[in-house]
Amino acid sequence: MSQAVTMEKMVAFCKRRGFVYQSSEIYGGLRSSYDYGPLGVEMKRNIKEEWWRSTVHMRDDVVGLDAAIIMHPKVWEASGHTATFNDMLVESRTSKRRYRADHLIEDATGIDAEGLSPEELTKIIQEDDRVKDPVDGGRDFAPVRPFNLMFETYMGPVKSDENLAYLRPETAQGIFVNFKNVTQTSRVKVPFGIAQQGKSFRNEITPGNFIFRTREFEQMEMEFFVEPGTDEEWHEYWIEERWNWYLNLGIREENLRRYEHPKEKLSHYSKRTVDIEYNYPFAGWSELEGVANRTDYDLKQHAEHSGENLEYIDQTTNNRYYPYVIEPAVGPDRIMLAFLMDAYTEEEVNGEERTVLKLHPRIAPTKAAVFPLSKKQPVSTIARELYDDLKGDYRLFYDDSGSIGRRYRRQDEAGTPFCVTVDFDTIEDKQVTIRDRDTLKQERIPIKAVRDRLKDLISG
Ligand SMILES: Nc1ncnc2c1ncn2[C@@H]1O[C@H](COP(=O)(O)OP(=O)(O)OP(=O)(O)O)[C@@H](O)[C@H]1O
Repeated sequence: MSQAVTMEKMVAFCKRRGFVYQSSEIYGGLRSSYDYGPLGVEMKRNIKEEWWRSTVHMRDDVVGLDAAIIMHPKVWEASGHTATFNDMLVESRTSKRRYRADHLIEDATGIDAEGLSPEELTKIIQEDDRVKDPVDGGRDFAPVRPFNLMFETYMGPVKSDENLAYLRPETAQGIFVNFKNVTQTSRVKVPFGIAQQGKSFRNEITPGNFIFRTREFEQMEMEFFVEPGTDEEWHEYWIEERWNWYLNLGIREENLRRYEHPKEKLSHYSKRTVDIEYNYPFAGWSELEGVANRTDYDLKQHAEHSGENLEYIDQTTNNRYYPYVIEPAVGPDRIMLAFLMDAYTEEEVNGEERTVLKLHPRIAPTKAAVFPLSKKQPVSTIARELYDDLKGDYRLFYDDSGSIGRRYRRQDEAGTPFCVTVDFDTIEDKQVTIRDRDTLKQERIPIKAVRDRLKDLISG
């Protein structure tokens, strides 16, 4: 079953089937950078599309935004990133390797070290001899120091401090700095949200676990602006919404849980944060998504640093206030890994082993495959016509090579939920067979009914 799939197996599978490749592989690969292949790019687009559809299109109270990756450096001063977006770095003097101090301690001792100060971390590392350099077992570490995770770059031809800029470490700030623009140019009224998807960059000290933690990744964030005093209720609402999103897309509930951040470890802007965690086989329970109550922190900070009044004016009561913000924030790369892990299944069917990705049809890279039983006419012509007719609706795959059994197995591995076969009887009865990936059941329906039937099946 999927629980048993190891990371090694998943990485090999993703490469073999064209989901994910190591970046720059022909040059030996770039650590922690990955490229999405033909199936992977379709799957990731589907994840982003599903999020956008449910978060923006299906709602009357959320609008979208696409802000630039490189923003004014003052944004990051105001948000607190320049001063506090740090991880705790420790260097082993023997191997010269660098580690995240909290992770090093947690892995060796089980002590929860997240959020501790450099001094506290240094003390534990020096005093607890269970903490060793994983590479050479050494215990000679330099003092722990904060390391800022923002990627630096320079705007224009001169590499000077004045031209220093950053690649955004989160998409959220692009939303906050556009709060006034959006309220003035669209007819939103509190409570409402602004959603954004796009690349973020963090110079993680120890990236790893495949696409779980990389230095360049995508985020999908939505800032939901509410009246102060209603924030706690809205927070609960969004935790519930996001939880159900995963369930509706087929994630097994036993692999999800909520994690309440302890008060003393909350980020500087947060009143309360609840993570939705997934039980990744390689790492155990880990953050999939965070749902934070960011209060009015960001808007007030930007108002102070920019000199702009960013208050919201309620047109009916003429009340002015800084809204509180509820933020569900997640990365599609991390979601994709959870979906893949959850869906990967090795099972026996009629005495034969098969590998199948039991992905929800909305997430599956290819929605359906069309197979002519024979390459000869008119079977192949009928199949081709059906394929051409449907391919504008969604990603479809045409396959006329190899035995039908082999073609099914290829699609099972790719997670394709439906296979439509045109056979010799089709010539007479104008009907085709649709085979279901999971139940293996086959139904015979008129060619004319295929479009509507697939539409029903895919929307699940
Ligand atoms: N380096 C990364 N690679 C891939 N996805 C990421 C990365 N960092 C964050 N994300 C995604 O963005 C979401 C929101 O970011 P957030 O700042 O809350 O993460 P975080 O708490 O720093 O994550 P972690 O504790 O795992 O580093 C995360 O829940 C995750 O899905």
